[in-house]
Amino acid sequence: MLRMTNLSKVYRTHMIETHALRGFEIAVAPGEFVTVTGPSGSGKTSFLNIAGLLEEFTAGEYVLDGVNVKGLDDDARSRLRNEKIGFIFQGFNLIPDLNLFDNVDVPLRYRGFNAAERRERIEDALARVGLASRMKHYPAELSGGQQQRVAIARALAGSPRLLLADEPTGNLDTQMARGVMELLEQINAAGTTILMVTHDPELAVRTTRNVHIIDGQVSDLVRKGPSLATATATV
Ligand SMILES: Nc1ncnc2c1ncn2[C@@H]1O[C@H](COP(=O)(O)OP(=O)(O)OP(=O)(O)O)[C@@H](O)[C@H]1O
Repeated sequence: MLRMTNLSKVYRTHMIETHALRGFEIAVAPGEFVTVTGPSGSGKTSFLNIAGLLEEFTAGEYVLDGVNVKGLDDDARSRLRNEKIGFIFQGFNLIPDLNLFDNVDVPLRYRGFNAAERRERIEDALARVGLASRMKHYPAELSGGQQQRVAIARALAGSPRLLLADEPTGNLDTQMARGVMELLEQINAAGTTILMVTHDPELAVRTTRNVHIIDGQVSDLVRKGPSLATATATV
């Protein structure tokens, strides 16, 4: 689904260089549900934003669903992003003045679907997240967990191959977080690849893979943990 090779991201502000990612390597197969963990400032959001073509990288290679991202101009990047990727954010990012139907419609308007096609997609997506009966409601009339479900519906309506979620349960209480996680697991089981940044260790162990980032690099400490322990035990 995606492969990054020797990728780096350097932010330059006020003459200061911050190396958010360095020698970053990852390959994610279609159908995986990968959680991304790591300390604050380690590069998780930078990784997700680059994966989602929201930010450019400084050096290295990134191939998304067979497309080498490096040579693409802004239009081609936007097209690729709209077609392949759905986003979910910690703060839901719904538009308060639009009802749920119109919120889910926002990204579809960029995709060239006609009105009938859009309506079908919106109704399907809201039904998938259990909110079909609330289409005329506004975000403020919903709980946090329901608002995140609308954001998930908005991300799904365009049938993305890849869903990127940055702390999607970070603003939710435990029960609502569990509900959102179960929904993401259903979406993954139906074939969508998911990358999810989380600080919640319980969520991190539920998925098919956890990638731990430290200082802008994928740390293999987590993966090597058990074998290191075994090695120590046998010395
Ligand atoms: N726009 C920016 N300009 C300058 N530096 C930035 C910018 N965005 C991120 N950084 C820096 O890049 C590094 C990685 O940031 P990033 O947001 O990717 O970390 P993170 O792991 O997502 O952190 P957190 O868990 O706190 O959200 C940090 O040192 C951060 O200060």
